[in-house]
Amino acid sequence: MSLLKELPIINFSLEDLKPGSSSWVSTCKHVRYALEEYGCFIALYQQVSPQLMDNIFAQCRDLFQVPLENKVKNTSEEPYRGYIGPKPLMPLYEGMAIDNVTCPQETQKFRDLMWPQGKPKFSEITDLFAKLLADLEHTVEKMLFESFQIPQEQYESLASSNTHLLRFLKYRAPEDSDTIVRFPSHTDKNLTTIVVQHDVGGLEVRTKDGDWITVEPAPSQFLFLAGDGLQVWSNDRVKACHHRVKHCGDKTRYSLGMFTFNNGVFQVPKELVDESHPLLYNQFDSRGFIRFYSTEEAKKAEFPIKTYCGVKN
Ligand SMILES: O=C(O)CCC(=O)C(=O)O
Ligand SMILES: [Fe+2]
Repeated sequence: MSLLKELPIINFSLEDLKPGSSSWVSTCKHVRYALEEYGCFIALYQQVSPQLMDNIFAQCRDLFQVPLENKVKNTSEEPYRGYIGPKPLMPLYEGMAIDNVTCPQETQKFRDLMWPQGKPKFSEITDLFAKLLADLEHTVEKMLFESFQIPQEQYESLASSNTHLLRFLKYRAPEDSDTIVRFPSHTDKNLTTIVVQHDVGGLEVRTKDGDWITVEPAPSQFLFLAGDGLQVWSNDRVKACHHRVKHCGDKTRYSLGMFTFNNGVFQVPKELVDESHPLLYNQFDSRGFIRFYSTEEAKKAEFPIKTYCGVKN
């Protein structure tokens, strides 16, 4: 029987949430517990105001109205970082992404591609939203390092090769049935992700016992989840969270994903290896893994990260 039917909610809006304060120390423990037990948690984060949420989702709706010939200009040399249109496995899905979104030049470049005639407020709203979510991600990761007693310099070193990608997502309503899965179960291939829902829910996460928990959209709540990269970094202490999008009724659903990508090569910290946690992964090239993931070998593998860089016994 599962005891894990509700996701932990962790408050990141406390005024004294600064390194060294008592609320910082206790939040570090909650972050570690939640990630070890669930691979995810709900972050309560009032720094993103309801007004900002309405604004970013209004921009998101407008974005999907642009002609397809503009959408396809959203390209990238890296897999999964540009426009993705409906596919046989996800016929209702469409997504566009701004890579390196915390650089204002990138949001402006994206805006000019999508709206050559101009688009008031797009960059301003997106820059503010991206900055706030990147701050949340930094805080969570800093806390995770601290909770495992890993020196902060190591956090700074990992973070210096991280970038953030903001993906705008649209799921059309199905014509026939409302039970169709909009995004099948998967783990994210990057380090960590923050999923943002607004008025239409449908997001579900899988527990260790294989049960599914629905994540309802709620004001100031954001789902923080571990991707495959964090599983490798943590030597399997944190497992990448399986999630999917299901049951959103007969409405078009918009959501946002803030994906943290590591663009370097890292090793499991020595603090996370001991007799009861033998080293499970060799050095990990995060971009290499994402490229590997699109190969036939990876598609056949039960656990692509283990095939890619698992320590062979
Ligand atoms: O739309 C959502 O809520 C989730 C999207 C997702 O899981 C993804 O893009 O990897
Ligand atoms: Fe995902």
